[in-house]
Amino acid sequence: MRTAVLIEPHQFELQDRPRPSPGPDEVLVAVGEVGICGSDVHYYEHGRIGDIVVEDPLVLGHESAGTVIDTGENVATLEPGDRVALEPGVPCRRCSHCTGGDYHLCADVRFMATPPHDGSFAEYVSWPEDFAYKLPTTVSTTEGALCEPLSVGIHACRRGNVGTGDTVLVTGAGPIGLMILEAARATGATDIILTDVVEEKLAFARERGADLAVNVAEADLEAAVDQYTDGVGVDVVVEASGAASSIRSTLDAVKRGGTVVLVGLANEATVPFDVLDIIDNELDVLGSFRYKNTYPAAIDLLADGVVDVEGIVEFESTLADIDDAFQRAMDPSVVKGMITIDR
Ligand SMILES: NC(=O)C1=CN([C@@H]2O[C@H](COP(=O)(O)OP(=O)(O)OC[C@H]3O[C@@H](n4cnc5c(N)ncnc54)[C@H](O)[C@@H]3O)[C@@H](O)[C@H]2O)C=CC1
Ligand SMILES: CC(=O)[C@H](N)C(=O)O
Repeated sequence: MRTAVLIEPHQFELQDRPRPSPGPDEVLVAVGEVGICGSDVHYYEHGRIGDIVVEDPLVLGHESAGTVIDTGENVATLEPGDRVALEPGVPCRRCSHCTGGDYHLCADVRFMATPPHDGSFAEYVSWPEDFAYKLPTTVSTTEGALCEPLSVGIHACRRGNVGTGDTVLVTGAGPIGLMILEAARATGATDIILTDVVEEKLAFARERGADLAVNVAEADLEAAVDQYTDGVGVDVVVEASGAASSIRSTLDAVKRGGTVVLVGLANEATVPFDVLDIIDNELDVLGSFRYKNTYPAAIDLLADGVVDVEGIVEFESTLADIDDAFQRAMDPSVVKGMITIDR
């Protein structure tokens, strides 16, 4: 099968690899669509994300969906022809986190496209049945692939307990920020403010329904939030840029007793945070790591037309043109590119 392998930064090689066979509990999936995630682009550009280094050739891609073409002997819920979204992190199922329900925190998770585990920029992937979710006919394969970033948004909103009528600030209008916007709206938030430093991203966020979009390279966030909320502050801030200045600014925008959810991964290991602010204002400051049990909700939201994920896709490319696609994805004004796995 054709497989796009990152052999060194800025260089993919299209290799012919043996097609996998499904294990007893697995389905063999003909991959259809794979989203290019910011983490794929980071590995492509730098060969590492923080301490996680690409030591050996790696197959990138973890936002994927396709069609089942074969099933292992124990598979009962899926059959050839079913279209499925693939949840990319498969945990050990045995540790205390897994048995306690927090499987996303399993230390032995096998997460696609995270060294040393290969991802899905390939014609076929064999994947556990219970991490492959059947798509209804009304949900496209592209939407199935984008259940992954949507899941990050759903989990962040669940972490922040975003509620009906809430005012939510999302810092960073990349794909993750935009998916948080979708999830927050679906959860009942009525006022959603987005920030960014790239004007095209803000214009896009406005088109997609942000009630206010603030360019924090030019305007003062605290003043903008004060004006919007009559000096009260927002109920929940979800930080989705990873920029240190943005992480710090979350405390200036949240109301007393409010919640800050940190999703964006900072380049710096430490970011100064005013702990007195957190104590005096009784803030909940929470981390949000990937997601758990979100795929069924993501698929239902898509089937019911409550969220739009396809609208963030700005270009589609193919395995053969994957280098060009990644060059394009590096443009800071581009939100999301998809790779169609053509055969
Ligand atoms: N915690 C988790 O489970 C996950 C975390 N992430 C992280 O979430 C973050 C967002 O992911 P993507 O949307 O894919 O990244 P992205 O890089 O495409 O988007 C980040 C956006 O933040 C904007 N930005 C930069 N500086 C800013 C500032 N000072 N204030 C406001 N916006 C600013 C950028 O212009 C860009 O539009 C990244 O740090 C990523 O690593 C992504 C997936 C899962
Ligand atoms: C940080 C990422 O973008 C990636 N989706 C991951 O969860 O590791």
